[in-house]
Amino acid sequence: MTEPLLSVENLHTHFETHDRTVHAVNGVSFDIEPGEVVGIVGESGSGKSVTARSIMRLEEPGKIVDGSIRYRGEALTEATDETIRRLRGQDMSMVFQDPMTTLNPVFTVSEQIVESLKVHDNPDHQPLREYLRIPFLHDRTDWAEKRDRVVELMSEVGIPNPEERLDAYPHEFSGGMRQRAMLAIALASEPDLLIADEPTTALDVTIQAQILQILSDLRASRDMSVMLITHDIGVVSEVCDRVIVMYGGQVMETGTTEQILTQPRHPYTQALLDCMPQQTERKEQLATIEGQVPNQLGDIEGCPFASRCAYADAACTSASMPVCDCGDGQEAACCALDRVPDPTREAVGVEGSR
Ligand SMILES: Nc1ncnc2c1ncn2[C@@H]1O[C@H](COP(=O)(O)OP(=O)(O)OP(=O)(O)O)[C@@H](O)[C@H]1O
Ligand code: NI
Repeated sequence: MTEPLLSVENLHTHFETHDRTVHAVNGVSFDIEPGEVVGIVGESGSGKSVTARSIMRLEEPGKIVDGSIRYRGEALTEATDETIRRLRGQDMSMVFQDPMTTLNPVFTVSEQIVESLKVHDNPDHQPLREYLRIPFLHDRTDWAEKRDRVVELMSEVGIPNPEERLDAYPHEFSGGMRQRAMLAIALASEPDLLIADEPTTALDVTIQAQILQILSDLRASRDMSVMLITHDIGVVSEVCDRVIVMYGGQVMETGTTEQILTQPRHPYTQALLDCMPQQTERKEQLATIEGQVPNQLGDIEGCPFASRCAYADAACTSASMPVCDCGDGQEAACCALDRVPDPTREAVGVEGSR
């Protein structure tokens, strides 16, 4: 077997507030293989973004208190600032839900792409803390040489007539175009891993579909791995090979996209799927899972979903959850699987009864 591109093991990331500790990520483990598109799904607050930020080593003000993150075998948890700079400049890129938090309004989009190209060529060009605000110099020295690359990147992400937009500022771009611009900036560093945190959530459905299409085209043309964070399990079905379902800072279930969508084993995954818009009649109110997301203060005893789970009993709130092998690589962290309906077995039952 080849080495995974990214390997996260037993990751714990905490936030200290004035009087308490928030266990935002609470023992998360998963791998991403080269060229694989992995979806991370879960409700708001389940720890998806903090996991992603921890991988990029942007967890501050949070702290990674336990576990390891390895990129091509290199430990990121102990990495020096210099190593992290190099990785961000040349190996991993991240795009966020709101491009305006990353795009700098006082520089043209093309200047910001050029900055990213420069950081790629020389990672030390960029101070660590500047990662989220890419350009910091108004410097056109390399412009002529980089111009063609910029135009190429802009067209790769579907920005029409890039030559005519070289002088455009972020505010002159529509929401969808800004998200494409963000992607172009992220791709300028030629990452092997692109982390996209809700990249389409703020966009309307048509634009969302276009961006997802671009992501899947890129993955094929660049042979890049993508970690796609979304609370929308429908988005996952469009582009992901594999899905990681998170809840309460923990991984509830992992499997191929098909396994997760057609034979979910964890009660939480089943509940999430029941809330998918496609499953409800039009105009009917969207179903939501009953109960509240746990507050993640202090160590959670047992399964974080137990208080909302229809199958939970006393064991679920006391022991730590076993990770059960459901076959063909699918895994669910649940101690009540024998009580939870198995969609596969039911399907067989239906066939057999005919
Ligand atoms: N800066 C912070 N200070 C304190 N707590 C934080 C901070 N950032 C995140 N958290 C907490 O960490 C937990 C996980 O948050 P995270 O942003 O990872 O969730 P998420 O799954 O990405 O949700 P969403 O879908 O809303 O983006 C939440 O309980 C959140 O309140
Ligand atoms: Ni998030």
